[in-house]
Amino acid sequence: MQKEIQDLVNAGEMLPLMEEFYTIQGEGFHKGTAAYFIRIGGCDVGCHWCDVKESWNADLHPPTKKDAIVANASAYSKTVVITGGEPLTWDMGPLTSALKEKGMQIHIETSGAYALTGTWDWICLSPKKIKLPQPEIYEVAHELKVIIFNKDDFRFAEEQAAKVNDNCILYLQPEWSNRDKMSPLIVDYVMQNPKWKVSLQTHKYLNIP
Ligand SMILES: C[S@@+](CC[C@H](N)C(=O)[O-])C[C@H]1O[C@@H](n2cnc3c(N)ncnc32)[C@H](O)[C@@H]1O
Ligand SMILES: Nc1nc2[nH]cc(C(=O)O)c2c(=O)[nH]1
Ligand code: SF4
Ligand SMILES: [Mg+2]
Repeated sequence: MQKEIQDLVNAGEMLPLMEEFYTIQGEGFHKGTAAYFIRIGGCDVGCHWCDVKESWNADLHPPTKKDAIVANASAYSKTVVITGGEPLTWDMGPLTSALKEKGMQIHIETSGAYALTGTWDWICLSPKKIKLPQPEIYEVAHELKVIIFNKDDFRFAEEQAAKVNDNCILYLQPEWSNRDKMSPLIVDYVMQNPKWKVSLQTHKYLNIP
C-alpha cells in the first residue's frame, strides 16, 4: 500500500471497507430495525466459529474514504451499524464524527478487544475468551451479547456480566453451527436466570444479509 494511503488508514480517514448493505438488524436489542450495515475489514481475534472469516485480512478490502462511506449510508437510513471484522482495530473517530454531522444514529458491533474510539449511540459488546475486552468498554456498553458454542460459555457469560454496568442488557446468542445443540440449553438457562435474554441471528432465518 502507498504510504499516503497507509497514513490515512492509520488516522481513520480511510478504512478497509469489505461491504455495505441495507438490511434489518437481526440480533440483540435492535433486532427488527432497518439499518445500513458498514462492514470494515481486519480482525485478529480469531474466533474459530466466526461467520465472516473473509473479513479478517484487511489487505483484501479497499481503503475507502470516510466521506464516501457516509454518503452511501445517509442515502439509505438514519441508523447505521458499524461491524466487521473488528471495527476497533481502527480509529473510529473520523467516520463516526462525519456520520454524526449527518444526524445518523450510530451503532457498533464489537468484541471490545481494542481501545474504544468514536462516538456511539449504541454499543453491542460481544466479548471473546481468546482476546478479552479492554476494561473501559464495560462501563459504556448498552448490551452484552455472549455467543454460546459450548457449556463453558455460560460460565464465561456470567464472568462478563459481572463486569458490565447496571443498565447493560444481557443476551445469550447460540453459535449458528451449533444452534440445534445449544439453543435448548440457552432456553433452560434463561428460564433459570431471567436477567438474561435470548438473542437469535434472525436475519439467517429470514435469508437476508
Ligand atoms: C462478525 S462479528 C463482527 C464484530 C466484532 N468483531 C464482534 O465479534 O463483535 C458480529 C457479531 O456476530 C457474532 N457472531 C460471529 N460469528 C457467529 C456465529 N457463528 N454464530 C453466532 N454469532 C456469531 C459476533 O459475536 C458478533 O456479535
Ligand atoms: N442482518 C444482520 N444483522 C446483524 N447484526 C449483527 C451483524 C454483524 O455481522 O455484525 C449482522 C449481520 O451481518 N446481518
Ligand atoms: S472478533 Fe468478531 S470478526 Fe473477529 S473473529 Fe471473532 S466474531 Fe469474527
Ligand atoms: Mg453477521
